[in-house]
Amino acid sequence: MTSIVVEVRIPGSKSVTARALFLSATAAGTSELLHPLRSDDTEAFAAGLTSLGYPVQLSESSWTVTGSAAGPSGQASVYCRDAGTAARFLPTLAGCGSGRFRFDASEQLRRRPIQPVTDALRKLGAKVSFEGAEDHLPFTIDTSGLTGGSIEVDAEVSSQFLTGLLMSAPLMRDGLTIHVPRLVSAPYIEMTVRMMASFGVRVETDGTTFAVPAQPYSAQRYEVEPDASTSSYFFAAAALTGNSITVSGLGSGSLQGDVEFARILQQMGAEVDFGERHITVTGTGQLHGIDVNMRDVSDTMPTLAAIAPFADGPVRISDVANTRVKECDRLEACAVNLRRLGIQVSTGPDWIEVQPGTPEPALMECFHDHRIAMSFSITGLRTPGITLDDPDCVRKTFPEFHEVLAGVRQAWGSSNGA
Ligand SMILES: O=C(O)C1=C[C@@H](OP(=O)(O)O)[C@@H](O)[C@H](O)C1
Ligand SMILES: C=C(OP(=O)(O)O)C(=O)O
Repeated sequence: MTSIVVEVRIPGSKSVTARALFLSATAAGTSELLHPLRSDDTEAFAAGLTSLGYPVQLSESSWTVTGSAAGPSGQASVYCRDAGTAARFLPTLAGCGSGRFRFDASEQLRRRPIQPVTDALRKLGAKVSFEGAEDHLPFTIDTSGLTGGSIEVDAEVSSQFLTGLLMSAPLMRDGLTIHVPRLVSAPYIEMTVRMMASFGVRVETDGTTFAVPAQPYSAQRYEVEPDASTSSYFFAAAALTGNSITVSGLGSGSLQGDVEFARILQQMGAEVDFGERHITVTGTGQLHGIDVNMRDVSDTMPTLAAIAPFADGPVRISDVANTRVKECDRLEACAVNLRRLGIQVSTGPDWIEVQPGTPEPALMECFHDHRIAMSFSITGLRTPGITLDDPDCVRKTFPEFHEVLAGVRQAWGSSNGA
C-alpha cells in the first residue's frame, strides 16, 4: 500500500515556550520568541510574568519579552489557571525578588503537588503562607531575595520542581547547588539545562547534582520548536489508520523527549523516518502489542493507551505513577474510558494494561484534561460514534486541535481517492 504523506503544522512546544518566556524575562534587554505556542497554559505563563513586572507582548508569530536581570519587586498576584509549569516555575523567580507575591490557580491545579517548591523557598530564606491546605496553592511569598547555597530536592513526583529552581538559581546571591536523589521525566531537565545554555548560563551536572553559579542570562532571539507531545496524536493517527504524517522541525536534535513516542510506534509495527529535523510515521496495517516503560515520556501515555485496543496483543505501560497527579488521574481516566468502550483493562499503582478488542461507540469523560480529550479523539478515527463530554478542554495546549485533526482526515481521505 502506498500512502500520500500529509504534513501537519504543529504549534510550538508548551514546555519550550514556558522556559523561553522565563529565561527571556530574567535576561536584561529585549528577547524575541519566534513561533511560540499560543494556548491557555502559555498565556497564563506570559500573564504571570507580566504581573511580576516583566512585560510580554503577544503577536501572531512572535512574542517580545522585556527582561531584567533583577528579581521582581513590590507586590503582585499571579493566577496560574491550569498551568503546572507556571505554578512550579514562577514562585522561585518571585522568591528571588523583594516584596510580597501571591500565587493562585484553578481548583484542578490547587489539588496538584507543589511542596518541594515551597519547602525550597523556605530553606532558601523566603516566608511562605498558605491560605488553605498546607503545601498547596494558594500561597503568598514574603521575600527579600534567596540566599542560594546548597539544597536537596526530591523530583520523583514532578521534574517541574527542579526546573523552576534551576532556572532561578543564577539569580540567587550565592548561586545554587541542587542534589537530586530521585528524578522523573528526566528529558525535561535536559531541556532546561540546554535552554539555560542558549540564554548564556552553564549548569555543571553529573545527572544527580546540578551546580549553577550566580551569573546573568543574555537576551536572545529564540525559535520555539513544534510540540512533540501534541505531535503524538497525529503520529498515533497515522499508525492507526494506515496513513502517513510528517511533522517538520522535530527530530533527533529535538529538545523534547516526547519525540521518542514515534519510536514506540515503530516497535509496534509502524514505519518511522526519524530525521534530524523531521519525523514521518506511516501506518503499515500492523500494530503489535508491547510492554513499554514510559517514565521519560509519560505525557504520551494516554495517546498509547487510547490506540492500544487495536494492537494484536496486550499493551502494558509501566513506571508512570506520576500520571496520577497531572490534570487528572490519567491512569484511572484511561481505564474508565477504555471500559466505556467495552475494552478490558487493568491498572496498578504505576501501570496500565490494555487488552485487544473492538471499541464500541461511547461518550468519553475528559476529566477536564486536554490529553484525555485528544487521545480518545484518535480512537474515534477507527470507531465512529465516540464523543467527548468536554471537547474544549484541548485549549490548555492546542486550541485548534479538532479543526487540525479534521483537516488531516480530509487530506488523507482525498489522497485515498475517497
Ligand atoms: O517541565 C515541563 O515543561 C513539563 C514536565 C512534565 O511534567 P512532570 O515533570 O511533572 O512529569 C510534563 O508532564 C509537563 O507537561 C511539562
Ligand atoms: C502534565 C501536563 O501539564 P502541566 O504543565 O500542567 O503539568 C501536560 O501538559 O500533560
